Amino acid sequence: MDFFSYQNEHLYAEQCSVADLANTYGTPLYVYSRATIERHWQAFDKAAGERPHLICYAVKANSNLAVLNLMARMGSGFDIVSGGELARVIQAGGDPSKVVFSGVGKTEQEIANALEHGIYCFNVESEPELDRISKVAQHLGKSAPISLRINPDIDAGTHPYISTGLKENKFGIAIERAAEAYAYAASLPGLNVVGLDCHIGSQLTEISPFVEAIDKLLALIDLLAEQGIVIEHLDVGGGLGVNYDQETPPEPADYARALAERLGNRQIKLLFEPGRAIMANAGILVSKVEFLKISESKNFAIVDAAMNDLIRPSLYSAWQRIVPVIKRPELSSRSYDVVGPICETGDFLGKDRELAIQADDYIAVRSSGAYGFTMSSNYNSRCRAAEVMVDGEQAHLVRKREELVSLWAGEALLPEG
Ligand SMILES: Cc1ncc(COP(=O)(O)O)c(C=O)c1O
Ligand SMILES: N[C@@H](CCCC[NH3+])C(=O)O
Repeated sequence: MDFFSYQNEHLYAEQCSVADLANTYGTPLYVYSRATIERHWQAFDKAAGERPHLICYAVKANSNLAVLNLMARMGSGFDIVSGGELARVIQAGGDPSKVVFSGVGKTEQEIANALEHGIYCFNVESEPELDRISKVAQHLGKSAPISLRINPDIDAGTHPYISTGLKENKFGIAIERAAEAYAYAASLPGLNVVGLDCHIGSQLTEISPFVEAIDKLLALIDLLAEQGIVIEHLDVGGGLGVNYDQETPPEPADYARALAERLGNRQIKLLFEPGRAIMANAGILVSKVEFLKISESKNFAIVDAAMNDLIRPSLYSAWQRIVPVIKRPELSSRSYDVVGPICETGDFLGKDRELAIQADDYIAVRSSGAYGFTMSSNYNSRCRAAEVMVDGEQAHLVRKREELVSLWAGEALLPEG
């Protein structure tokens, strides 16, 4: 459930007219709904129930400071994958002691910084990374809490680029080698083994791959207990899908219930790392129609947002709903490829979309709150979009539109001659 809806043919974000927002702040414009973000986060928190748990919002989905700050106010933890994300969390008022640090390539500096800030846990993805964390922790005279990210070899049934739990993926440690890797971790100085982690992919629309994974991980936890290694928390990662088109992903409550059934009365703390499930449908990307290019073979709606603003359609052939910001019943609809101005054939936001629009109208790409702005770039020297967060009748600019000078900030000319 989200708080974007039509009132008298006008699209609203909560009580704000999206056309008014576009007129005020310009386009392309990301618009987020505070009420939707809070509702989705709380759905997870509630779903986890009485069992000790921590929701570690996956910062990569949307790392705007205002978004992170809302999470922090609700008591959220955070899943980070870089020193930059940790800095953002801290800048936004997040609590480092509720941070888990994932990712396959943590640098010594990132590890040291995370240790100095006293993060909750490192999700370690390989033996060489164990060596590195051990070395840095000893150097700092600290003990690093660690989980191993175990790859359970499960087909999450999702797009190959966003599936992470198969043997051939770069992530985690193969489950067959898990016991050995844990024994190694336990033998290293400066490490404190506390957890078990997995993340099998993103945009999962079925419960069964999660359940399959948890069954394998619980068997591993029992095996580790026999070796004297006690696992205090199980981090089940993110990955819960959302409705972009016809998908009917499980609700957080159904997902959590399925996990709880498998866990029975085990006393283990659960960590969740949702990103998309909280943010995707809490945001839209608003764009203006520049030109309609009509021909016998194909119609194009050329809009002012492009693959640099929202890369998911180009990168994954992802389908996101495109709707008019003001419906025009007086116009007849046509089928359009909705494309941006970038010089790439792959620069499209949607193909074969039936729309009743004319030049200068606004359109909105729905479900753009996750992996939208965070994956945007300056390709074709385009300034990145502004971001607005609505809260009831109020709108707050939470990121100014990028200015031209920032496009070459940090660049330098060669000396003359
Ligand atoms: C380790 C890790 N945790 C959490 C997430 C968040 O995933 P999602 O947005 O699918 O919930 C990701 C991204 O897929 C990830 O790589
Ligand atoms: N960025 C991807 C998902 C990958 C998640 C990162 N582990 C998307 O837009 O769907």
